[in-house]
Amino acid sequence: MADDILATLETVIRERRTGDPATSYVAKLTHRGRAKIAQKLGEEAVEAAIAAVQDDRAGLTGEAADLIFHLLVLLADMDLTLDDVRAELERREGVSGIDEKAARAD
Ligand SMILES: N=c1c2ncn([C@@H]3O[C@H](COP(=O)(O)OP(=O)(O)OP(=O)(O)O)[C@@H](O)[C@H]3O)c2ncn1[C@@H]1O[C@H](COP(=O)(O)O)[C@@H](O)[C@H]1O
Repeated sequence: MADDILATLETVIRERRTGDPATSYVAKLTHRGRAKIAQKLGEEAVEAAIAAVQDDRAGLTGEAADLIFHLLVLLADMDLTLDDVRAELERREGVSGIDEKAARAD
């Protein structure tokens, strides 16, 4: 179920990117440029963090949706897809974050 809405949203975002900024938020944000999309993503991340610190479960749910939506808009702007992200997560599967950090050169 969750996977379906993400795939659907990704398709809709790709379709709307070149739409009318007067009627589409995706088109409007895309038109404002990558730096603006990235700024929005950062703002939504901070709002999600604040909701969590405030123990606001409903708030975090809404902010998480905003965060994921804006991440998808940014990925589309970079011509990246959820499949690219899935591939990276699959590459990491089973590798402990503790072990990965210890193996880093820096
Ligand atoms: N999931 C979302 C979604 N989540 C959040 N938002 C919008 O993200 C915006 C964030 O609000 P803000 O006040 O932070 O942004 P802002 O008004 O640009 O503020 P400034 O940065 O200009 O100050 C709001 O307008 C929300 O409605 C979304 N807009 C669209 N979608 C999905 O994207 C689809 C396509 O949307 P359109 O491109 O608008 O047709 C929709 O059918 C939805 O499924």
